[in-house]
Amino acid sequence: MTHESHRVQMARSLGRLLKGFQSLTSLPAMRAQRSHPSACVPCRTTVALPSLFSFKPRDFSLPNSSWSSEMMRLYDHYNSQCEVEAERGETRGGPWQRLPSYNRSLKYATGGVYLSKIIQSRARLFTRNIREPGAAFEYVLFVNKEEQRCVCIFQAGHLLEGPPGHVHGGAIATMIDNVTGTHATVLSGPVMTANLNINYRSPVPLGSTVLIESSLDTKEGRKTFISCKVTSTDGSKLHTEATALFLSINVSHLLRGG
Ligand SMILES: CCCCCCCCCC(=O)SCCNC(=O)CCNC(=O)[C@H](O)C(C)(C)COP(=O)(O)OP(=O)(O)OC[C@H]1O[C@@H](n2cnc3c(N)ncnc32)[C@H](O)[C@@H]1OP(=O)(O)O
Repeated sequence: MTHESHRVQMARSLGRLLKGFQSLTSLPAMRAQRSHPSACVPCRTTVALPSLFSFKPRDFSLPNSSWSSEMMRLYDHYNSQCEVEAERGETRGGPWQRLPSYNRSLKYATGGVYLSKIIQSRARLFTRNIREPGAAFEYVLFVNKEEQRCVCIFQAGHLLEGPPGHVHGGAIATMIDNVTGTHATVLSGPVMTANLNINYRSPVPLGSTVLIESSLDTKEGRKTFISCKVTSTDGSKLHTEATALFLSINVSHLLRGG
């Protein structure tokens, strides 16, 4: 295979992946479970993935033993609104939908024209690359298509320490980029972060569970503007505020090296 045709093939694969991700919210098979799922992956969460995986990937957005009771309470709160009762005891989609989360996007990572096959095969999503449950980023995202907003329940593990006993500002920024970037992808398809402004208002205690809420401000051509805030779970304390600009991209942009 020539260098150019390899690049085109990878661009197509990534395009399919992002399209699949964007359409998750309209696929009934991706509905979250009503009751507590166990730590194992329910089969139906994998069916909407593009057929790029040769194995059954772990869905990291499902509960595991490290999740605090507050994390579980909020998970149940949003998960219970993913399906609602319809007529004759049947169910239909509710206002919220859980987004599954995997630790790699493609069998071979993109951007990879500069990378060796070894690095490509070992590439992992930054926020999902620590194996020990609860050690770093534990989170689950729910999207509300009608209200064009997203909520992320985030439990910050001990490896994310910055100031003593509190979460590193870079870890908070990572999660804000992650949540707003995922939200922008759902809204607009393939995007990249062009601008991220963050105001840190009060420190986030290490080990605590917080809410990261993202809402669409406006869309103008290729630009998707999003606002975000990080608060305590009861909403009484504002930890962080942010605004972000995402630009829609042609996926071949990534393969050209940006
Ligand atoms: C499914 C998986 C979900 C995973 C979620 C994780 C999300 C993580 C997201 C990321 O972290 S992405 C990684 C961090 N971002 C980057 O590395 C992006 C690096 N920058 C670029 O690649 C390019 O600068 C970019 C694609 C963002 C824009 O380049 P373009 O050549 O496409 O756009 P161009 O420079 O022509 O600008 C287009 C418009 O946007 C405006 N613009 C561009 N950059 C801007 C900026 N930084 N601030 C404000 N406006 C900006 C620009 O002025 C112009 O406005 P007008 O059309 O009105 O004239």
